Amino acid sequence: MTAAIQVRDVVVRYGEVLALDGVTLDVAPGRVTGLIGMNGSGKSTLFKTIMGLVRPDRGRVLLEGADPGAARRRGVVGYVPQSEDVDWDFPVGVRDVVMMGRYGRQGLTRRPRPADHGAVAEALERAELADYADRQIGQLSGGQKKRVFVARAIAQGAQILLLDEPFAGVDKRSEATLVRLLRELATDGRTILVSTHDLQALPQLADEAALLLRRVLFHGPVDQALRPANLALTFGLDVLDQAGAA
Ligand SMILES: Nc1ncnc2c1ncn2[C@@H]1O[C@H](COP(=O)(O)OP(=O)(O)OP(=O)(O)O)[C@@H](O)[C@H]1O
Repeated sequence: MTAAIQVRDVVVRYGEVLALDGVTLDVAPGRVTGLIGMNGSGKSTLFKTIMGLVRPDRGRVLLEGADPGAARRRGVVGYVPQSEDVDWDFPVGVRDVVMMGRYGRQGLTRRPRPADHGAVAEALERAELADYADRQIGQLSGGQKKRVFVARAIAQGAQILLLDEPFAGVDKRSEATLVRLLRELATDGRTILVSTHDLQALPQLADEAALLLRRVLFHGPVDQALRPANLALTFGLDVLDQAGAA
């Protein structure tokens, strides 16, 4: 099957810092792929490069065969940011954020049409947020906040979803709801790439995993990704007890 996300030999430097050092990764549609790496391993930089927000110093990215910038403007890719990158006090409601997924289709007037309202209602329903549509975004639980951005991507019609640490600060029940939603979206044929520290959640969440430390150390089935030797390479030896993989 053709990869929906193709990353080829990508190098990204921030001044002296080498954030990505020759990343090559194919992410298939219809699956959930976990992106695993310790702090500073380059996960966010890889997402920004896939979104076309960071230009690689070397290599290239294709999203469904197109340049990332063009794919982003066409709404092909949806992004669920890390929580600290969002101003949760901003006076905007859940429905308004999900409607932002429709902006690309609304022209300059940004006047929602019936089809836009319909798509937003459907996305809210799908993400189990219909009861919270009028709530200010700061007045939600951690998991609900994540689902607002997933709903925005659904309303947008994004075929590719990138989620940066969606389980940080999310309770187990909310995590299970989010995992179920992501698995459904993958079953629909979407391409889901999720960065996470949560190794325990990985078998339920993902079909495959890519281990990142400035480059991809391993990419394959989750059970193989979780082998002690692979985790030791990715995180250092101390993680072996935590994963119960000794
Ligand atoms: N704008 C920037 N300017 C300079 N250095 C940066 C910038 N953004 C990231 N870096 C550095 O690049 C490296 C990779 O950072 P990145 O945020 O991609 O890692 P990460 O795996 O997402 O980390 P975390 O899990 O902590 O979010 C780190 O050493 C980081 O300090």
